[in-house]
Amino acid sequence: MIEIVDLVKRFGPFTAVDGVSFAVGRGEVLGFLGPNGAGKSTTMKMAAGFLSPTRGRIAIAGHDVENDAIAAKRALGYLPEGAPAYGDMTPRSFLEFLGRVRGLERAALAGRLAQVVDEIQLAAVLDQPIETLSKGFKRRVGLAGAILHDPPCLILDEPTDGLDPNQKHEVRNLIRRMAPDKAIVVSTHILEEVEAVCSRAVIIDRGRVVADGKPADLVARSPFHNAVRLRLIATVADLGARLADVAGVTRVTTPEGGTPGRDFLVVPAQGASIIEGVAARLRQTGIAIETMAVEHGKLEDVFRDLTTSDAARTGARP
Ligand SMILES: Nc1ncnc2c1ncn2[C@@H]1O[C@H](COP(=O)(O)OP(=O)(O)OP(=O)(O)O)[C@@H](O)[C@H]1O
Repeated sequence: MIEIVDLVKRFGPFTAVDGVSFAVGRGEVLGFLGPNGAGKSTTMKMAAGFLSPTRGRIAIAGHDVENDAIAAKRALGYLPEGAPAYGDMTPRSFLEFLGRVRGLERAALAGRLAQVVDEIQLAAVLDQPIETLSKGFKRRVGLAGAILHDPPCLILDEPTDGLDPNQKHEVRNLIRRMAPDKAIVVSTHILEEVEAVCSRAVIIDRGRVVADGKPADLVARSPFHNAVRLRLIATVADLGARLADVAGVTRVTTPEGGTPGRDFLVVPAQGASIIEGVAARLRQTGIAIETMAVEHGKLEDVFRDLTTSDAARTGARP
């Protein structure tokens, strides 16, 4: 439903998007991730037809964004960064305006407006000028505008930015509810959000795709996937040496915030399952365990491994 093929965007000598390709089908929620300046918003602007690509092709519900722009825009709901709106309008007049521009009939528009206002909980501010709304409500007005015409494809640039935890939860639920019938791309910096709502994640860095997979498969690439977290009853000074030759163990460290000698993180090679070997060795050597658990790893570890830090990125790209 959303197809992006070899997309490139250059601003003068600077390449912001450098050969990005991915496709999103109905029922998929794709988390689009990357550090600041990686090229996420630029990619989304091109997909929404707001910016012309230097090279590449984008199709929305089968319609080419460049050559069949109106049909492509009809099939797309787009929430841009910051969700610009006309500040002196109220959410009601702004959404009615968008509905008319979208060509919704009066009765259909009234029906959709009521539905969206209820889904996004806008009733309390419906007749208040947008410029007087809190950041979270402004964002929600933008989101309401993106879904008003019930498009099959959605591109949402940081939809939960500026929302409080309750509102974030509501918007994630809304995305989950809409997901079965739509193809959705969501850019976010909140990695837990990806695990909570996305069926797939694409990570870009310096304009290039560096990972594309299910969140659980990406998490499995964490160096801490299948690591064993231990808390011992009494201090053991040389646990590292005692576990060094257990199959699959590469190193033994003190986890962040742990007590040296009592809290340990036993790290495996390439996600190997080491829990049984570690447990057996502890039993053999008579070391008493208070707690023991297998770590899954975090998307954050994988993200940091695959993407470039700000410092490394300051040099200009060709
Ligand atoms: N109109 C423009 N002219 C020149 N450079 C631009 C323009 N728009 C974006 N860029 C540059 O392209 C790069 C990618 O920007 P983009 O906004 O797509 O990143 P992003 O991944 O969305 O970042 P963030 O997470 O901070 O929103 C940045 O270095 C940005 O400065």
